[in-house]
Amino acid sequence: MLITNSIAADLVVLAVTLVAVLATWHLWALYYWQRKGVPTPPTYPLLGTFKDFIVGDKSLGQVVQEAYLDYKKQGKRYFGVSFAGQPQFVPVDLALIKAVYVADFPHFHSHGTYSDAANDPLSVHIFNVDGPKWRDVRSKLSPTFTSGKMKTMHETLLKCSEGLTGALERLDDPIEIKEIMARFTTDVIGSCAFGLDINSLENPDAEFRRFGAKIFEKSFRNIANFFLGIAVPHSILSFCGYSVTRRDVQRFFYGSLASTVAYRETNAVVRKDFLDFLVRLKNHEDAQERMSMDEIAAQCFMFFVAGFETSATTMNFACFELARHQDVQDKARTEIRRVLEKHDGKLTYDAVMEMTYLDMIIQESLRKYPPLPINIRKCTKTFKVPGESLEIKEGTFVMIPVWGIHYDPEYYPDPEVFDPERFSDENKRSRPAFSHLPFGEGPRICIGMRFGMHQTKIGLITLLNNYRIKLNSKTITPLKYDKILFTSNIGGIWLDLEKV
Ligand code: HEM
Repeated sequence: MLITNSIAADLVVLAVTLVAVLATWHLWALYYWQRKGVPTPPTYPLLGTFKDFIVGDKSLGQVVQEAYLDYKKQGKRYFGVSFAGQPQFVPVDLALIKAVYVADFPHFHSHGTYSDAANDPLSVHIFNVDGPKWRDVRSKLSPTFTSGKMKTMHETLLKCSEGLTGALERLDDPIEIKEIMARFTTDVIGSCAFGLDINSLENPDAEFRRFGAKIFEKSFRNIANFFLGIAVPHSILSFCGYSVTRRDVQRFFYGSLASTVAYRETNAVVRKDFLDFLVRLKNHEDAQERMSMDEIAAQCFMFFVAGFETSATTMNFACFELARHQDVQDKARTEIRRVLEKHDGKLTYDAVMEMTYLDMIIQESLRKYPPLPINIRKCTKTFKVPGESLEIKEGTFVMIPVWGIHYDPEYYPDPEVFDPERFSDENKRSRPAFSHLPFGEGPRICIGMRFGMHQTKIGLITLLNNYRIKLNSKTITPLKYDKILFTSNIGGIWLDLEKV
């Protein structure tokens, strides 16, 4: 009895000590910036500086925007936040943003995200790797995304747009546009990266669409993934066998890819898509250039994850603005028809490239609604902030306040107003560099930017050339943003389509 009591007492002491250590560590990290004299928004235990995002009703983008505009007004070059239990440095001054993205890239080349080859091979992709490994993968993959490669994949995109046309004809008003466009981009990327005809536009229950939706659903698991990746040392996550990708998602995507690769290799199938290029890398005669099956599976998975939701989000908000601005919509349709006529009614790659007003509409939508409201980097080598005594220590996260910069009236007067003219050549030239960051910047800029823009354009052309879109009253306005990490609006955008 005496021994049992003594074990229980030891356990209580251990538990109290553990809680005390964790609490001390948490408070130390929480007030990190205050100790360094860096301006910091109101900070709360456990919630950090993101109370309104975590327990309030603001989106991540809105919270970052408010803090950014506040410190900008005060003439600050930067501020500090506490996010996911970690101190994060937030540059306001575009010169500092340039330093992080480009000039001092060797200090900030890491996304700081977690991957684990043993437990989760699909996580070891270009976005999650750093240093020489990242450089190697990036240089191997870059040729896949040239405009030449884009041109060869154009036909595949057009084929998927036929599916979109069919779906738009079949569906009754009102339609929830993001779901339709997510099915379109799932079909496009499923075809280009996995070599499969998914046809989720015809079959909304297609497994690819179901698993794709799981990756972005608002689940405890997905939110935990993001926070744990930042808050917990990666060695501990790896020791615990933690995998970012759910097992069923891993099995599904890896299995689909492995069977397509085997089929292509056995039957010497050549298709003009990403996968073709990756299969060549798998079988490259030069061992330095070669990629393993695990490596190519991880890249294809990343192309899918990074490519379908971001472009669907872009089309979702572009449609919202086009439905509210019929004059802009008319102008876009006039351009689409004029260019198509010039190209004998054919939507060629060059025809898409000629639609410059459409490009401006998309750039302005990406300004107002960047799919990623922040961009995260991790400092890998201590960095002295130019002109200040402050040092950003190795291991510190840096948060680029994309949503804040995009609503800065210094760069975008009346930032709430949707105005594609902001992206005319002349207006673009008049703005400083690094003031439009939907795709990030520098050597780690989105590798699929061209592809994302192209599929977004094809989706919008298919819609606008055939229909006038109008906002249905089912849409909650003013928009209410979801409290998730990516930009999304509650209740969706509902459109009525009128054949033109
Ligand atoms: C409108 C569509 C898209 C948006 C807004 C977008 C946005 C972004 C952003 C903000 C980053 C981080 C950049 C940085 O850290 O500086 C990124 C990275 C990346 N994106 Fe995209 N993206 C889009 C479409 C695509 C598509 C279609 C693909 C592939 C088919 C893709 C593949 C990637 C990859 C692989 C990376 C990681 C690059 C690296 O770490 O080197 N993205 N994207």
